[in-house]
Amino acid sequence: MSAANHPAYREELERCRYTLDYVEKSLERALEKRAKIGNELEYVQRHMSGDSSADYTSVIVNTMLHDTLALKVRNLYTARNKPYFARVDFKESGTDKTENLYIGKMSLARDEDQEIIIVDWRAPIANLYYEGRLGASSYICPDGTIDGDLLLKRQFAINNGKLEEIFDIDITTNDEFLQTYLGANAENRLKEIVSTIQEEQNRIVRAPMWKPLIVQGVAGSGKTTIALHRIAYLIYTFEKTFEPENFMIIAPNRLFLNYISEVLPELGVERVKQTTFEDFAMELIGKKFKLTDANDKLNMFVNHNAKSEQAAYNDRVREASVLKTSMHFKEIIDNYILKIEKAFIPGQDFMLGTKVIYTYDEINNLFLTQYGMWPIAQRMNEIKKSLASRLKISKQQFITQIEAECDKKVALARLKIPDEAERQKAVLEAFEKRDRVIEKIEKVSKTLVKEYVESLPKLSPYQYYCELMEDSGAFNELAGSYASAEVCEFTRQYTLEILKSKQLELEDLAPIIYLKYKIYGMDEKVPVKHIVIDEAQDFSAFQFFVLKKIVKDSSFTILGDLCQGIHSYRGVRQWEEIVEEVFEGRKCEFLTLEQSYRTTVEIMEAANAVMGKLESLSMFRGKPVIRHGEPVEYISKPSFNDVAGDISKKIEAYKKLGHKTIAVICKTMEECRQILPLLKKSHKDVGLITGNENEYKSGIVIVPSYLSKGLEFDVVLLSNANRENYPESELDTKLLYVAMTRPLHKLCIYYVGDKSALLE
Ligand SMILES: Nc1ncnc2c1ncn2[C@@H]1O[C@H](COP(=O)(O)OP(=O)(O)OP(=O)(O)O)[C@@H](O)[C@H]1O
Repeated sequence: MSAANHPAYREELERCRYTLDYVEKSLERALEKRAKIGNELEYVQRHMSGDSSADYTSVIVNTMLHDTLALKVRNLYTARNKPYFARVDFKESGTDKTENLYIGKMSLARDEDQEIIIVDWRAPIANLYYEGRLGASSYICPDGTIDGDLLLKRQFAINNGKLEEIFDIDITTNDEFLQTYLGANAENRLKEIVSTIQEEQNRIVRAPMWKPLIVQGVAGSGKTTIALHRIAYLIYTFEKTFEPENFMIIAPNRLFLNYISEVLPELGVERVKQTTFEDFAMELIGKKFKLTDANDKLNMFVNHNAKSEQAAYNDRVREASVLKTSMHFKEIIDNYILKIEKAFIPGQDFMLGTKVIYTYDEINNLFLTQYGMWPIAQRMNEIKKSLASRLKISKQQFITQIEAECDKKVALARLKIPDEAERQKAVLEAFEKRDRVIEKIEKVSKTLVKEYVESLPKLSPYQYYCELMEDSGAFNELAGSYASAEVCEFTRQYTLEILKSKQLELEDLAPIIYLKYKIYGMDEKVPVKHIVIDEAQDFSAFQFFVLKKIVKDSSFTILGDLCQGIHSYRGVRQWEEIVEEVFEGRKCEFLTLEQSYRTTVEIMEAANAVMGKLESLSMFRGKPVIRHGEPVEYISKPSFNDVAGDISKKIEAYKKLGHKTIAVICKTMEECRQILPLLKKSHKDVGLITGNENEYKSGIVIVPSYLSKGLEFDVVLLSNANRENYPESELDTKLLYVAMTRPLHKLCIYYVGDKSALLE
């Protein structure tokens, strides 16, 4: 309700003014302090003497302070506009005092007495706002459970420091407040939602960090948004133990990363690593590769006009992808490594001159058995140490023996050679020979271990992968138990072709990372401790597995929607697979998000009807938040040109109605390129999303269905959902579902000829 009409308006207005006043004062102080530290920093940097460690420490400390203050200043600027969004009144059991807590995006305490003016939304007590019910309620804090009475739950809309609306919530619902947020038009980017996080979402945000968390959430249920809020929550909760750099989110592509890039800064969080699997994989492998476009493959699979020869080839490519992404491929690599290990140690003894220091059998035994549980590189290190230590002993024995022989010769000369000059010459010769031999031994033994190690095979995971694909006999033997001979040979040749063109495909990254893990073990340099994976339905079990193996002590939050698994030939089909194969049956938390917040009831129901056609996934139906809109429009046109013409007119009309983001979703890139010039005639500002751009620009865009995943728009105009374009296949159903769940307000579906049976 409008704030002025609320009975507590005066009281709340006073509180709002008081808080804003304090925010202003804190901002002034923080700005002053930041400027002072900035000046000091500049002074030290200008006068720093290269070898003064005191200067160096001062720069580090002041830089850290400066960064913290910069963040505080930014948060205070935000608080100036909207200092808090909710209030809860809580009376702890056994006390008389009722606490009035105002909850905002950051905490603020009075300097004089540390009295809390704003409670951070991530604080344990703030959970009362998200999950508490009026009456007896409790929250959990580090000291245990705190019971009490929740007397009031109130929400505020404060904009530009002006108290505009106040809503009191009696039970748990906060529909009115939520509705005002959901009714708004789409922004350019994803946004923070701290004031309206729902109970089912809150459970995900606050779930324990160390237990693997898997979230199945319907389209528009807030998976991406919640993933980012969870990171913000974990950073706050584990502030003393972890740095923001210890958290990482993996998203499907750079465009998507750009689309979500504002949420964490809006939540006052910085320095979290935001990357794609491809980029992170190359970082792990330590080499930049050119990758084939995974969407070309998808285009190939959805091309229903392919001639029979091409269709058969497409099937083979699909089978190769299935094999390469499965956990069977991990076993293939395991067995390949065993093969490498067996031939790893060269078949000669380790010798100093003619003396055997270590026999081949001994070294091989060390390598395969005694150190067998370690990665190859570590075993080599241990072997190096063993060789060096025995070499040292042997060398010493050798030298002692030579010295003894020399002493013997000298003693004999002294005893047996009467002529002094001759005797001296013999003694000298004996000494000289001794020194020469010792010098030679010293010299040879200095490089002996190094030379031995250099004679071992070089440890490049990429090279090993190439060798595996080059070796037809070995590959087919290793893969033969998991696929037919034809699939094995096709997979090998197909992969080899890609490798020869100096490229890799996404499916090659997990095996190469796994090879690296087997050779070098965990990557100690990666600082990441918690990995959040969004759009995880398109990840293969093998991809999850390698991340878990190579990133030391990592924990996971995995979010996805099986209904949107458009890369399911390589991705997850059942979340249970991940629990069993990746986390090896370890207890995982599995949570679902069933409510969809993005779209209207009408659009969600139409999309659900499409998904209902896939029996295996029909249980994951999105329940829309009650927000009604216009019915979905199905528009038949005689030709594609007529579709484009009508879309042009509609774009104009929707722009006039104030819609900011309008997407024309085509099934493929080919269709996008077909419609682009037709729309350009009347809309110069229309842009094409190709997936190669680093920056997400919305407005009016044409986008292929598979790239629209994760994004949202006010209006979606689906260009041609006819029978040929969307036959009743699993992949087409998912693509259509993805496209239909992108709009916030309005969906028009065009078709030329017969409407797809999926829409009947
Ligand atoms: N609790 C909430 N309050 C307000 N808006 C919300 C809430 N939860 C989600 N939304 C909004 O719903 C929309 C969908 O969110 P998001 O993109 O995170 O969902 P998703 O599950 O990742 O979707 P998809 O799987 O379809 O890509 C966004 O506009 C987001 O701001």
